[in-house]
Amino acid sequence: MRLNALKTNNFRNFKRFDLEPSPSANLIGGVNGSGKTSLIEAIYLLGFGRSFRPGGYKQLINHNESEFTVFCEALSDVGEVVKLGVRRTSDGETQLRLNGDTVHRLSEIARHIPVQLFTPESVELILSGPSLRRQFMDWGVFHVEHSFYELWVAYTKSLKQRNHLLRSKGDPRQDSFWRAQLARLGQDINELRTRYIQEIENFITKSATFFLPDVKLEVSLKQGWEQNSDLSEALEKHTERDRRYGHTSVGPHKADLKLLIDGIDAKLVLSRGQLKLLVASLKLAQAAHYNAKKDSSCIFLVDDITSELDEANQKKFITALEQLGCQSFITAIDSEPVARLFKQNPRMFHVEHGILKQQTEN
Ligand SMILES: Nc1ncnc2c1ncn2[C@@H]1O[C@H](COP(=O)(O)OP(=O)(O)OP(=O)(O)O)[C@@H](O)[C@H]1O
Repeated sequence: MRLNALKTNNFRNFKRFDLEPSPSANLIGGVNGSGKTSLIEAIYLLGFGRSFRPGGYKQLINHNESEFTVFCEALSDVGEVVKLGVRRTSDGETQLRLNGDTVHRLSEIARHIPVQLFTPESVELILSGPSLRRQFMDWGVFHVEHSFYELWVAYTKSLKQRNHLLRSKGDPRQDSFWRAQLARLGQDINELRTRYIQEIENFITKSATFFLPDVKLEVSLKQGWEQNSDLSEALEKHTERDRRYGHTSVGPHKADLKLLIDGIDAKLVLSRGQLKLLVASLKLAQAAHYNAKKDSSCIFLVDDITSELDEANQKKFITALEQLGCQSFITAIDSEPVARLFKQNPRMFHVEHGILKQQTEN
């Protein structure tokens, strides 16, 4: 998937911009606070339905305005054109458009725009708790297994219902109904995740070896309840405790992706720089698996590449992106030295006080 056109109105510090990106690499330069991150944030919004920065969607609306729009035209790898639009107002109204029709779920938009993001904060994927690693894993499952989203929505609804019942000390017969729902849906979610991790494992080890040749990484799924046991048994076993604490303590909502080096958690072994390289390799591996599985490519957003990687690793990262054939949007304060790392000249843009200009191609 590649973006042919990206337009925004009143998004962050941009009054409007109208970008005609290259189908391969796009480099966005500009000083601090000019709007580089905001530009890739608009693309991320289409792929995830939300921002990767804190503060809800209202922060995305230009301070002097009451709504923003983001529109893109994308071309799939088989030549199909998809037109997508998101409009959000300060009154809480959301409008989503897909090929001229109104749609109601962000997932209907997101499904078309597979986006990978690498920013200075991406290292949190390894350092913070399991929820970011679940999100990482589920991005892949969502994009390759179409049944995943419905399962996840149904599971989350049942989980809410059961937790409400546990907190209100409701009827135990109702509890066994919700446990059965959770067991059925949770087991299916776990199967999809297990298959995904088995498939992506080789991609991850290959990619990690490229960036960290001395490191032997092991990847595995911690399912969220005792390994080798049935979820319905685990839910039953923990019912007393769940009643006491008023929430469900086992299930796929507690899963984690384990990243071990010689049996030890990667975050305890690697330096900060090496952790960044590990994150880069995880994201590239996910993109490589997506490419292989879908016969299509995802879009890479990279914020502040020079602050994240040294020059040798910037070169490696860019080479990997070029080999994958991903369309990329890469920001850097000084973009000229980064441009020289590409085999094929990237399209160059410059942002100044929320005004975007394409630089002439040579
Ligand atoms: N809703 C908004 N309306 C207007 N301006 C905003 C809004 N939200 C953020 N800004 C401003 O937009 C500017 C651009 O921010 P952005 O993070 O995109 O810059 P950047 O070029 O990535 O900077 P850096 O290199 O420092 O990361 C900042 O000055 C920020 O204060």
